[in-house]
Amino acid sequence: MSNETLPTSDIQIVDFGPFLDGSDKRGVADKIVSSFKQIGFVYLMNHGIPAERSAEMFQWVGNSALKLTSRYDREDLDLTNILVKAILRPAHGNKKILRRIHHLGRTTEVFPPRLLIHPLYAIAEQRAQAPDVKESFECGREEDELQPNIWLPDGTLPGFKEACLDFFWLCHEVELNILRALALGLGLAEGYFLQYHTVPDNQLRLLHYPSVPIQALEAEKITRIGAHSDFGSITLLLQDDVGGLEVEDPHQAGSFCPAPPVPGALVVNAGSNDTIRSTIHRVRAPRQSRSADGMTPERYSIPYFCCADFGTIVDCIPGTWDDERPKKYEPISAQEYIMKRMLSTY
Ligand SMILES: O=C(O)CCC(=O)C(=O)O
Ligand SMILES: [Fe+2]
Repeated sequence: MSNETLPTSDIQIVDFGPFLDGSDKRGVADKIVSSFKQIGFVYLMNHGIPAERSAEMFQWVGNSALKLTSRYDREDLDLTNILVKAILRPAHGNKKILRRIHHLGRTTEVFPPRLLIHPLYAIAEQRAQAPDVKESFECGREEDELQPNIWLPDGTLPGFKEACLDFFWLCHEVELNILRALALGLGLAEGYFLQYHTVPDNQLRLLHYPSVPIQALEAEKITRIGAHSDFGSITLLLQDDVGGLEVEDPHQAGSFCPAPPVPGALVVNAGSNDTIRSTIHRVRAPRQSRSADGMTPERYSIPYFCCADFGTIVDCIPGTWDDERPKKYEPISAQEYIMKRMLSTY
């Protein structure tokens, strides 16, 4: 089905400025929580990431040294072919297995190659049927010993590591402000979530979706990123202007609405106990995608996954459950939860 026939989503566009300058904290917080309750996503304007900093990161993501390929033609989409290419050109060094387990460093996910690496990484059948055609470079905070960063060899892309780490910490600042707003909007003390986010066990992902035949995307032979929900407390996402992100319609499971690029906006999603929805989303062919050669343009996005401190026991947020709407999920440590989700997804 062409995306043009899909309704657009109800994701609200909220100006975060009045929260940051203190002129209308409560009003902004209420709007964010209302969009989260409705659809689990919100577009934030004036979020605190200067446009030139995002542009700089998009320049890095587009750097050819980070790419396996710019496009896959029809013939290339023979999965064995892709698989072989991915294995023949592992990103760098010999840390491939580590990289996949930790999901850090560069990963190329044109077909789940982890199937060959470790049976634990077998992914759900429906995802294998329409494999993701994407590749990503990921990093966390440099001091993280549990999941050490894996950088490109010295001399490759000078400045890249510093740019990633600077951006990582900038996003962390933005995260803390959004968590403050979220707490306020839920009727909690502004600092409520901060006590559980003292060490950013977060992940910055630079995502590249190579150009692929539109028809293969529409026929669901491949996808860009299959339907999933994120693992952490919130995700911040910068997307380029290509489009293709879709979120599940809260009123109709299995049906998706486009979340088109809004210039300057940061897309934020969250999740707890379904009151604040942890909405399933995916990336497909962009809206109104027509091109002379039948190929989608390449697409880039930069998600930043925010997690509670690994030692935190993740429980449903006060205010999202009561006697009539009991907790749907049992408390679990953040680390155990993330690892469980990674094992079942990656
Ligand atoms: O590329 C996008 O727009 C979404 C990426 C995403 O959902 C993810 O990496 O979890
Ligand atoms: Fe996601």
